[in-house]
Amino acid sequence: MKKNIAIIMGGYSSEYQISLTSGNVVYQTLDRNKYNPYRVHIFKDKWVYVDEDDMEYPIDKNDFSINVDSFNITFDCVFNAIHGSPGEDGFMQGYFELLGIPHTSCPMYQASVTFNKRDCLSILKPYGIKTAESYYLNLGDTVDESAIIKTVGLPCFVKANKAGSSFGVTKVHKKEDLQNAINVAFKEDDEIIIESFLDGTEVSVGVITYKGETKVLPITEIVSENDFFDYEAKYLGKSQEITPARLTAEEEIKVTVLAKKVYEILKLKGFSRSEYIFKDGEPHLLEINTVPGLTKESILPQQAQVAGISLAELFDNAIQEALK
Ligand SMILES: Nc1ncnc2c1ncn2[C@@H]1O[C@H](COP(=O)(O)OP(=O)(O)OP(=O)(O)O)[C@@H](O)[C@H]1O
Ligand SMILES: C[C@@H](N)C(=O)O
Ligand SMILES: [Mg+2]
Ligand SMILES: [Mg+2]
Repeated sequence: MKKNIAIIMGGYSSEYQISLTSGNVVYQTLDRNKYNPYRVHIFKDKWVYVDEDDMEYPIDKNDFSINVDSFNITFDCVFNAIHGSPGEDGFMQGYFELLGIPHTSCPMYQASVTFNKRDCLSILKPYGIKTAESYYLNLGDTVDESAIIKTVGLPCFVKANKAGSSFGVTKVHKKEDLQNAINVAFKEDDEIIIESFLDGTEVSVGVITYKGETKVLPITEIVSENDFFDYEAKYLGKSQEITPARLTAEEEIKVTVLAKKVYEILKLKGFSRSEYIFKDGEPHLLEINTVPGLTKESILPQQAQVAGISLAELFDNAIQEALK
């Protein structure tokens, strides 16, 4: 019997457009001999199945089913392609876990923790994992610019704590630009993390569960034409993504071992892409994405391809792991 797969995409954050692209790649790629894929849009004002003719059918939130031409359709598995809330921060995971519907991403707690940059880094620090110096702000806190600069120096990175695709991220070079960067970050989230500038080679490391084992994919080096790996560099071609990264053998081993350790400490499952910057020869962790971009240009699919894993195999494996 072919399995019914709901590919959830969209979401409530600024990343919804990227998610729709990722979700549609999954939709186009899944093997029709094995699966019946359904595109499901998750937006604040509607949860709907969208058919080939773009007709929309509401999702029954009681059991995540749909009714099409008087037939009730339920799903064997959910393929999660929502970047940001509610797909990457644990909400959808918790909902599907309560309903008993398998899904392709990591469990609820792991998603909540990893999507919160501050909490994720704090959990990992006692394991000896290196990070930037940081300063936290919540909406409504007094902004003490001198204290911030004393802690993190200049330039520094002002980032929304729970966001992605570089929305709400600014590199600040001058004290007078700090407040504006804080305002930009608060547009994405009510929490901010301000970090010291890690000046070095940036790499992105895909770690996935593949055929029952934790697998580190070939590492990607990020070379941005812009000041950092911002939205334009990511999605509008203003960067080079070099896989495998031009690392020394020692650097490659260090970051491979570290990325696998992070995946295992946090008990992650499914896809992940963690990011590191080398400083004084040591990889410093920036953040972890548990619903990484899945467009053809995205990093994780490129890494899989270099590892000899086609997109169809990558997605098929994710579903098979979820169904175990
Ligand atoms: N402390 C730092 N030092 C140097 N560069 C940084 C630092 N923090 C962030 N950056 C730069 O900003 C980019 C975006 O930051 P980050 O990865 O934390 O945000 P994101 O929005 O979660 O990204 P993603 O699209 O990967 O989800 C990084 O890829 C890196 O180029
Ligand atoms: C989609 C984006 N947050 C990524 O990590 O690829
Ligand atoms: Mg991210
Ligand atoms: Mg990132």
